[in-house]
Amino acid sequence: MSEPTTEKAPRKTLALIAHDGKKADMVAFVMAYREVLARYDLIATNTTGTLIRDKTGLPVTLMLSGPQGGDAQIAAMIAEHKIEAVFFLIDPLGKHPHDPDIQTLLRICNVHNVALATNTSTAEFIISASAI
Ligand SMILES: O=C(CO)COP(=O)(O)O
Repeated sequence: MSEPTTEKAPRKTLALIAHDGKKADMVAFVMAYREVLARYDLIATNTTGTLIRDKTGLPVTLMLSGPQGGDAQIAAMIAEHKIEAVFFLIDPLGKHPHDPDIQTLLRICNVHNVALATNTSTAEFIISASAI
C-alpha cells in the first residue's frame, strides 16, 4: 500500500501592479480579497508591493519599481509561464516615462493568453470567479 501523499499542488503566482494614482485602489482591493490572495504567491513592482506588504501584512516578492524595469521583469516572467494572472491597475490619466515597458507587459499577457485586469471591476470579476 502506498503512503498517503502529503504533496500539495504548487502555489500559483499572481502579479500586482498599480500606478501611483491607483495605489490606494490596489490596497483596498487586496484588503477586500485578502483571504483569497493569501492562497497565492504574490509578486509586485517595488512601490506597489511594499505598500501592499505594509498595509495588509501579506508576503510579496518585490521586483524593481516600474520605471526602473519592474514591468519588464514581470513581462519576462509572464513569457516564461510563471504567472497565472496579472492585476495591473493602470492610471489612464497619468503620464508614464516607462510607457514602452507598460505596453510590453500588456502585449505579453495577450501573446500568452494570461488573465489581465487593468481596473478594479475586472480584478473583482477575476478574483470572484475563482477561475485562477
Ligand atoms: O510604474 C508602475 C507600473 O507601470 C508601478 O511601479 P511601482 O509599483 O514601483 O510604483
